Amino acid sequence: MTMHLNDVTLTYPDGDGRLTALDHVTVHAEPGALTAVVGPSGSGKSSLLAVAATLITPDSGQVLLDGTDLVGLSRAQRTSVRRKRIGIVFQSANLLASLTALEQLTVMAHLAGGVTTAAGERAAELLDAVGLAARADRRPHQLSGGQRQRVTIARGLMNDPSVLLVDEPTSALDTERGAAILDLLRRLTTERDLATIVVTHDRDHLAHADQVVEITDGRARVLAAA
Ligand SMILES: Nc1ncnc2c1ncn2[C@@H]1O[C@H](COP(=O)(O)OP(=O)(O)OP(=O)(O)O)[C@@H](O)[C@H]1O
Repeated sequence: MTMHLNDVTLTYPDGDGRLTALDHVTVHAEPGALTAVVGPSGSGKSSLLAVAATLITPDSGQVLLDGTDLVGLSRAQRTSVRRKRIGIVFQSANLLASLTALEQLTVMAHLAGGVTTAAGERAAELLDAVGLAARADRRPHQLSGGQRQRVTIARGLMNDPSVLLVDEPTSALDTERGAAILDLLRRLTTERDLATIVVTHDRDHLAHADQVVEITDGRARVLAAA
């Protein structure tokens, strides 16, 4: 599925006025393509991901998922689309200290009343896909930073999304491990035909991207496209 942000403007309350976080931003994310979003601190990168995730409603513009504008949907409809179609790997999405890697993925099924065989199998398959099959029983403190990040990526894929949104996946990692995470996102994007958007401040990782979008003061510019 394609995710098209069309002419999106987002403002936040700021004292007596409004602060423009996104200023007529247009970004097209295609299936099987990795879009990297770069830009200085405070430029609007996280705001863009939050709008794409339907967590924030923009002041104007469209968020089109295969042509359907998510902005016009009710809150319940947006939640449903998010659960079914959008995988979210955000910085704040920390792992739960007491759960194993496998349980981090099946926890939603736990909360919903029990882990089905299908959820358990899917979790195991995803841990394998991110290279952690042998560590499914480990808790977060028994994993490295890179391995923890892999668990959060696998968790973001549990609902078999069409769109994968990832915020700063390498911020806690050294260059080599950061590059390995981008390699993984690149591979998953291709194999699972995901429309992936990754926010990164690390320009070393841009070689993995099909498209690079630079945001400055809320304005977006496409730097390169495959
Ligand atoms: N909830 C909010 N209320 C008011 N202003 C906000 C809010 N969230 C973000 N902003 C402002 O909107 C602008 C864009 O913020 P955003 O978090 O999108 O930037 P960013 O590029 O992700 O920054 P960083 O790289 O530091 O995470 C900033 O000026 C920020 O201060």
